[in-house]
Amino acid sequence: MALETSCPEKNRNKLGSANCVEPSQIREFTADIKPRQAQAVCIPAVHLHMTTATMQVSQKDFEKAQEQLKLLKKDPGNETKLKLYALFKQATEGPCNSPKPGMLDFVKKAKWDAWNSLGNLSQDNARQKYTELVSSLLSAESAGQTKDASPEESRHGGYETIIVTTENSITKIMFNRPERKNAINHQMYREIIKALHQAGKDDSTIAVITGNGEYYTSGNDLNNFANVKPNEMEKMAKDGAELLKEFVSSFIDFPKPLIAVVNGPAIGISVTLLGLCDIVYASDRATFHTPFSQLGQSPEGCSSYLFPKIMGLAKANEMLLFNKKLTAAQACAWGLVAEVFPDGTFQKEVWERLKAYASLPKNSLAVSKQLLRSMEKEKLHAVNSKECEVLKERWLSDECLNAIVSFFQRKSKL
Ligand SMILES: CCC/C=C/C(=O)SCCNC(=O)CCNC(=O)[C@H](O)C(C)(C)COP(=O)([O-])OP(=O)([O-])OC[C@H]1O[C@@H](n2cnc3c(N)ncnc32)[C@H](O)[C@@H]1OP(=O)([O-])[O-]
Repeated sequence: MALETSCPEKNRNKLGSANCVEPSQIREFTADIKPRQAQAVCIPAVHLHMTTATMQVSQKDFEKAQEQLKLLKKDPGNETKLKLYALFKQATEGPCNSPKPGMLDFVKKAKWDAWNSLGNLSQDNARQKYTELVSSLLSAESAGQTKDASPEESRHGGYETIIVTTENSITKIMFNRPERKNAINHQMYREIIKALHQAGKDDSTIAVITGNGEYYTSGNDLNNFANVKPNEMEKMAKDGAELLKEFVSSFIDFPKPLIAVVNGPAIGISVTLLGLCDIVYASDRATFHTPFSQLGQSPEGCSSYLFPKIMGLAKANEMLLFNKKLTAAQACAWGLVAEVFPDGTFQKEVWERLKAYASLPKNSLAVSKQLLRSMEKEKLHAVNSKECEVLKERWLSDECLNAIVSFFQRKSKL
């Protein structure tokens, strides 16, 4: 049963109300939709051969991944454990057919929900995703351990979705949901607000924001819109707008130099926030995409004001109205990025440079940064408020809800 995005009336009937998207409804619609990889019907023979080979490797890797998982030293958190559970069940038993546990059996229900949310994902695909997830957890942990070995670095506790460390007078805030392409869920928004607040007061000279793994971040986690009951849509929009306003404000008010180290593709709010960073460095693998109209939404992060100033109105319009995705080289030519580095040497070159910057006099850097920001601060807060007001309305629109349903149906991906 496919939901046609071009027909709001039809959607209204199927969803009960056009202004609500419940996960159960999304699952109902996605139940007979094939996983993304299986959607291409016209695959040349050579690719089919390669796909089969990949799947054989996946089966072997799947068994190895189960063993490797036991080597994890740190608890990956409940969200990841549920994901692992669901993928394992899907890989070994196929789609969830067991009866839904009662509302009060919270643990069983959470597990059932996670498994059931995979719909008809094939067992091969589930094995593949399970293997990739274990591998990303192990590499994140080993990256953490390498860092732990550095006597000068201290890791800040109390965060689950980001990693916050301080070393060489640099506080690094790293998006850390690599298995979700670092999508920003509500918890991550709150943790970043807290981390920026603390970094503004700690002993570091500069702060850096970056991503763990292949992506910088894929932007707002679309699941932020999914677990909402029909009568809670307005509250979701109101709370979401308030959280977003506070989140963006914490960038506007950040008192020290804030540098974005864009390690890979950046989408949505992670791109618009770059205008509020003091320098942006990018790997040549990075891309910059603000697909707001494609998602039925509107610009945030003060981009409606800052992007035209940074790149000129015509180019800002191409990005913010017409979803133009920029390469790192284009983003640099358009003034959003200060410098692009080859991916192979990106981390080494950037961190060497940042280490040198962080050895400059701390107070001088802070007052200069605040001076530069003070000229615009009031205006930026006003723009932020206005953008959040507009988004609050957008989140209740059919255009936005249809785009989100479409993503969960696996019909659309950027
Ligand atoms: C708040 C203010 C307004 C906000 C503005 C914005 O930021 S607008 C911008 C909003 N952003 C978007 O619209 C981006 C939507 N995302 C995409 O279009 C694609 O995921 C991709 C192109 C980023 C990567 O494609 P790929 O084929 O390389 O990888 P993959 O797709 O297999 O991803 C692995 C897993 O991560 C999941 N996941 C990833 N990102 C998100 C997300 N943002 N949300 C939820 N989930 C997300 C994905 O579903 C999958 O889960 P599964 O199936 O394993 O359960």
